[in-house]
Formats: sequence, structure tokens, C-alpha cells
Amino acid sequence: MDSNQTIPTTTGPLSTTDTAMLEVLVPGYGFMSRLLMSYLNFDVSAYLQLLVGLAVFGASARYTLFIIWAHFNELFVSRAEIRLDDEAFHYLMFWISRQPHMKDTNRFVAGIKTNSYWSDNDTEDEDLTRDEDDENVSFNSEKEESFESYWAKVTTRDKYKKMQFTPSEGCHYFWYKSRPLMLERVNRDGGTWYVMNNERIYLSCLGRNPAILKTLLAEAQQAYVERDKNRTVIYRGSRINAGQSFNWYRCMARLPRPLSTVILDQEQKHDFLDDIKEYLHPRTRRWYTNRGIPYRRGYLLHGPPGTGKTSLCFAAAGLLGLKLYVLDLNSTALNEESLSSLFSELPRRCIVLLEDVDSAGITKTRAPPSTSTSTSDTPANDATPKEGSTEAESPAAKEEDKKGGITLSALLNVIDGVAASEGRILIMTTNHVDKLDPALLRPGRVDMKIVFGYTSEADIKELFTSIYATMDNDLARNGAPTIHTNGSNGSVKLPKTIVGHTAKPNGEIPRKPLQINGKMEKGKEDPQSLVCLRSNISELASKFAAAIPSGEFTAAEIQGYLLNYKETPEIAIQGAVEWVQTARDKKRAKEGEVEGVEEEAKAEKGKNDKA
Ligand SMILES: Nc1ncnc2c1ncn2[C@@H]1O[C@H](COP(=O)(O)OP(=O)(O)OP(=O)(O)O)[C@@H](O)[C@H]1O
Repeated sequence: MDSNQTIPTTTGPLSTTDTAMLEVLVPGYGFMSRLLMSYLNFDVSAYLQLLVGLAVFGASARYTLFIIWAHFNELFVSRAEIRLDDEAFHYLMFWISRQPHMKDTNRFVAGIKTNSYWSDNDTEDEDLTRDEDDENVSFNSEKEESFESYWAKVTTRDKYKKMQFTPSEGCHYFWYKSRPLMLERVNRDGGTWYVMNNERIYLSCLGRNPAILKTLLAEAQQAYVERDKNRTVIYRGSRINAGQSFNWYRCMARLPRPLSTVILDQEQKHDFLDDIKEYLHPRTRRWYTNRGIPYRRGYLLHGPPGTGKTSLCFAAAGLLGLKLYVLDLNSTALNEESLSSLFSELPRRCIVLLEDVDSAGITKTRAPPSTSTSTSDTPANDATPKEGSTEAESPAAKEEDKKGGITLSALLNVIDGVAASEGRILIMTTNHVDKLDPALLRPGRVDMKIVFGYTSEADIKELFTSIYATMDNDLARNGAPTIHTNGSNGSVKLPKTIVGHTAKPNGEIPRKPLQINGKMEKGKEDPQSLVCLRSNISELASKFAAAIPSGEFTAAEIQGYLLNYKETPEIAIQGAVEWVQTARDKKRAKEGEVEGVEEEAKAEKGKNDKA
């Protein structure tokens, strides 16, 4: 038989043209049919109509099922969508990672973090819990163990970070309050941060009433918020995955710092807090709104480094239960757009801390258009611009803008421009208030200034007392909680006699080593050798203050010295005079170095000018 002849079949013969067309529609058809024919003697073309019919039926059945399923979902299923760039996503992921039933899922994402995105830090949370654990549980319960074995246990445990398991992409079914729920995690394709932003979680339940989903989400939120308990949560404005976009990144949650531990003139401290409280009062908000005054409050804390500016800010946030948003204006990647987007994302009530506002482009004065004297080195008040001149930028400033970083006009815009956020408390700190542009300091932008200075005699006494006073939850050297013999707040416990700390012939006082190698045995400290009288500590504080000149050292410097003698205040007192001398010598040497560098720079400049 002629091989080119068409084969008669039950469904009719296929011509060469038909086969060619089929080849176009179903690539590989010709090859497959020849293969089947030659090996199995099976003619596909004979069943073609049947196969096409089945394919059409399959497709339409699938489509119909899809439509029915879509309608069923619409009519009988409630669904919540949670997006990655929303805080609810973190609530849910946090909750999920702590659900025992989620451990049963066979498709999951394993990791140290519950999500790969920017605004959460679970490891920090875990670290904090572990720190508390380490102090209170491990050591307390095993008072007899040596430091080495305790420390070995802690470090070994630290090596193993807790794994978190969250459901991977796809659908997962689970029971919640006796109701079957479905969780679907969808991650759209991409690689850049903003495509990752498309990640979604869908929570579904049967029925038109979504109450169960809302209950679950509320529970997740509560669990998430609960973990901060009474901690002060600190956010930092930073770039997302090294991209251009900035966002607030939750960097840590710390136990609040008691305000009493910040040494500052009592009146100033209370004025500051009273002012914030007054500002936060609902009647104040109404008062501002009624009068059309923007509801904002700004504070400037200024003084030398290490005088307590940041500490006061942190203590205030803890006391008022406010979140602290810290932003470094020195970042060259930060521009006006990202700054305003950061400010627009602030919650209604919070403290924004801008540290060292004297740095970077902020001190570059915006000269009025007519003047061109402003240079990048000129301090703000040397070429003081008048209010309103802030928007006009000198060529130097424009050049600075190109380099990146934030400019004064950008900062002023976010602080109190038309689109500036309301309700937040803005605290700026600086070491050089004289370098700041008066435009930044005008009322409305800065409503209260607090000066931090070197410690006075009273400050030194207070610092000494706060360091050596026994706190309620301090651990004694043997690992047991300290006993307050007078039971009152702020009771103090001091060693009566300091054994083994006699001065060397050269006057050097040996530092008592921190007991990290020795065995911390129960009962090593004789309770009889401890004096628990407030009068005693105040007497020691007075002695210490007498040895330290007033108005010469910062609280940080004195604290640094006292930390060498955490358990031995009397040794600290004995060594104070010598420490003062050494510290003075060091300062002088440093000043000499700085002067030398400045002179060199001047001479170099002079040479260049001449040239
Ligand atoms: N007034 C103070 N009261 C209590 N502690 C203080 C005080 N000043 C400094 N310290 C201690 O010194 C350290 C540094 O303090 P802090 O960061 O608050 O200083 P700062 O003024 O913000 O410094 P900088 O200007 O360098 O940012 C902290 O450990 C803090 O406990």
C-alpha cells in the first residue's frame, strides 16, 4: 500500500494537511503518532475526535468547578488578607510561630526569625528573655555551682538559637477554637525588597461570619504586644535591605530605666516630665485643635557628651510607656523624601529622638538668596539666616545636598512643615548648641531646652548613692537575691570592712577583680559585715564627692570610674583623688593633641591660601 495514502479510520482519514495542522497545535504530535504506530500499531488519528472531546470536556469541567468554587468562596467563606508591610503581619507570624499545631505541618519555613522582612527582631526578644532566665533561674537555682560551669551552660545554650517554624507557601489547615481554618501563604515572585512586599497571608473560615478570624487576629496582636510587657521598645530608622527606602526597624525592647537613676537637677527633671504629661493630656490636644495650633512639642537637650541626655530620653519613654524612635541624621542615604516618609509613619503617640543634630548638613546655614557668604564650615549663628530664609539654599548647601544626607530645610519641613506629623514628642540632642541654626530652635520647633552639664557636688553624691544602693532585684555575690534589712525602698547594703584592699606602697590601689573565676559559694559574704543604713551610704557619698571637684567631670566619667569598684565603695573613695589627677592629665594631653592638629591644619590652610 502506498505509504502516502490516507488511512481510513472509524472517525475518518486524516490528510497530510490535517496532520501538519495538528503538529502546529500539538507540538510533537507527528513524532508521537508515528512512534505509537510503528511500535504499538496504534493509530492515534483514529481516536482523535474522542481525545479532543475529552480534552474539551476536561477543560470545561475544570472551568465550571473553578466558577463554582469561586462562588462558594464568595458566598460561604470568610477571608482575611494580611499584608507583609503591615504590622498585623508580624502579629500573625509571631502568633503562628508559637502555635503547637503549626509544628505538625509538613511544609514549613525554618529560621531564627519569624519573617525575613525588616521590621522585626525576634532574636533580640529571645536574648532578653534568656538574659532574665540566665540571671534568675539558672544561677539562682544552682547556687552551689561554680561560675565556670554556670557560664559554660549559658554560652552553650547561646550557641543554639531557637528555631522558629512558620508555614511555607501554600495552604495549611488547622483548628482554632473548634473551628477549621485555612491559612494560605502567598509569596509572589521577585527578588527585590519591594516585590517581597507582595507577600500575603490569607486566613479563611467557613461561613459568612468572620468573627473567628477577627478573634484570632486580636489574640495574635495581644500576644505580640504582651511580649513587650513593660519594656521600652526602641525603633531605629534605617534602610530596608540596603535599598533606598527607609523604614522604622524595631531594634530592641529594654527594661525601662528608672528616672531616679538619671542625675539631673530635680526641678529641671520634673519640669521636663510635667511638660510632657501636660502635652499628652487630652485637654491639651483639644486646646491646640480649637486654636488651630499644630499639636506638636519639641525639646532640645544639650550639653557635653556623657552627661545624660540620651538616658533622660530613655527614662522618660519608659516612664510614660511610649515607644522610642531613634534616627541618625548623619546617614548619607537619608534624603528629604525618606525623612518625611519616616515621620509620616510615626504612631500617634511616641518619642522621636534625633541625636547629635549639630552634625552633618543640619549646621549648614541656609543663607538668604542675596548673600553668598555661607560656607560649609560656618557655624549657624555666624551667618544667621532669618526665619523664612531657610528654604533658600546657598550653592555650598546645594553641593552638600548632592552628597546626600539631610539638610536643615528638610529637617524643618518634617518638624513643622504643612505635612508634618502631629502628636509626637520630638527630642533633639546636641553637644554644640551654638552650632545650631536659630531657625531650628525657635518656639514651635523647640519648646523647652534642658542644659546638661558637668556634675556638681550634689550630682556626684546622687550618682554614688544610685550606684551603691541595693536594688530590689539585685543578686548578691553568692547568686541569692539581696536581703533588705530595713525592707524599705532604696535600702542600702555596704560592706563594713573591705578585706584585702590595702594600698600598695606606690599609692596604687589594687582593683578588686570581678569574681568571674572564683567559686561563688553560698554564705561567703558575712551578713554581719554588711551595713544597711542609709546614713552610711550618704556619709560615703559625701566623702566621695569631697574628693571629686565639682563641675569638672561628666556623670559618664564618674560612673566609669565607680564601675571598677562595684562592690567596694570605700576603695573607690580612697582612689578618687588619684583618679582625678590621672583623668586631668589625660584630658590635658588630649587637648594638647587637638590643639596641635588644629594648628597644623591652620598652618596648612595658610600655606594653601598663599599659594
Ligand atoms: N546625668 C546622668 N545620670 C545618670 N547617668 C548618667 C548621666 N550622664 C551620663 N550617665 C551615664 O553615662 C552613660 C552615657 O550617658 P548618655 O548616653 O545618656 O549621655 P549623652 O549625654 O547622651 O552622651 P552623648 O552626647 O555622647 O550622646 C550612660 O551609661 C549613663 O548611665
